[in-house]
Amino acid sequence: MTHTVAVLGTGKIGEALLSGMIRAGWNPANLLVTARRPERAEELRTRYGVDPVSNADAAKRADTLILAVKPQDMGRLLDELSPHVTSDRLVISAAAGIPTAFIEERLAANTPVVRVMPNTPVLVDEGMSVISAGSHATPTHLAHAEEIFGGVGKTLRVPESQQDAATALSGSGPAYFYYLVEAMTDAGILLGLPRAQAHDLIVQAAIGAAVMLRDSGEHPVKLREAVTSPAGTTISAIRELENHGVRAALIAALEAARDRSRELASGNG
Ligand SMILES: NC(=O)C1=CN([C@@H]2O[C@H](COP(=O)(O)OP(=O)(O)OC[C@H]3O[C@@H](n4cnc5c(N)ncnc54)[C@H](O)[C@@H]3O)[C@@H](O)[C@H]2O)C=CC1
Ligand SMILES: O=C(O)[C@@H]1CCC=N1
Repeated sequence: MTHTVAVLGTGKIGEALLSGMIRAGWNPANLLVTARRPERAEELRTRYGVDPVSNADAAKRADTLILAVKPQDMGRLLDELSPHVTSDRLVISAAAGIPTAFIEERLAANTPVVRVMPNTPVLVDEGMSVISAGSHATPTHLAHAEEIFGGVGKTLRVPESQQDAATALSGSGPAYFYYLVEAMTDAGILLGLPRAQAHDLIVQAAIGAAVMLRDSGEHPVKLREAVTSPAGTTISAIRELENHGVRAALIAALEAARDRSRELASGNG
């Protein structure tokens, strides 16, 4: 069956997903987008060859609606959509924190809802999208969501109770790595390297480490031990990381992200 998919709210993650779907082979004729500003709608038409429509028309024309507005805008969007969304539609929400029940209770009875937490590396087909079924979503609906998000990276099904944790880990995760790269580039400057070189060295170290983590099958501790020579340089750095409580800071940071996701659950956090 050929699906028509609408992305409602094409900001950073909505556009990243849209571009990925087109790369994955979706025909732009089967994709619709909605945007708040007309200039933005035209930009998306020019860039991707997709039809910008109103939220109401998206609900009428598409069988699959991907809601990619901020959690705080979700209530208003659902009020706008509810007269037009029939229960033969699949509604996929990418919003942090918003439970499927929040969406179900604002739409027609029995509307299937799937909650997905993607991340921005969908832009380079290395996304991680964590998927949960709402109370009316069937295995077929989950498989359809996996087909969409699997085209731009990996997918994982989890119970909805784990979505706030997944948001803290993989949804926000890329930001932590960018932050580390930024900080380590600053360290390179302190050590006297030109900024561009410092950036390149640390980015390649990150890519090498990421590929080894993914492909070697080794535990991260083993990989770190292989770098850490007796009385060498790495252990001096690790001692400083431990002295500064970096491990505890990361645990606290992800706990804060999980807590914020929970706070957003009301949709007006
Ligand atoms: N940025 C990220 O890495 C990720 C974001 N998300 C989730 O995706 C959602 C969007 O986040 P971002 O893309 O970062 O925010 P954003 O602010 O870049 O995008 C939201 C877009 O929705 C539009 N919008 C708001 N109300 C609308 C309406 N009624 N009709 C049509 N368009 C409307 C806004 O104009 C904006 O372009 C959030 O719920 C967030 O939790 C999920 C995973 C990762
Ligand atoms: O920061 C946020 O709220 C969104 C959700 C996960 C990544 N970005």
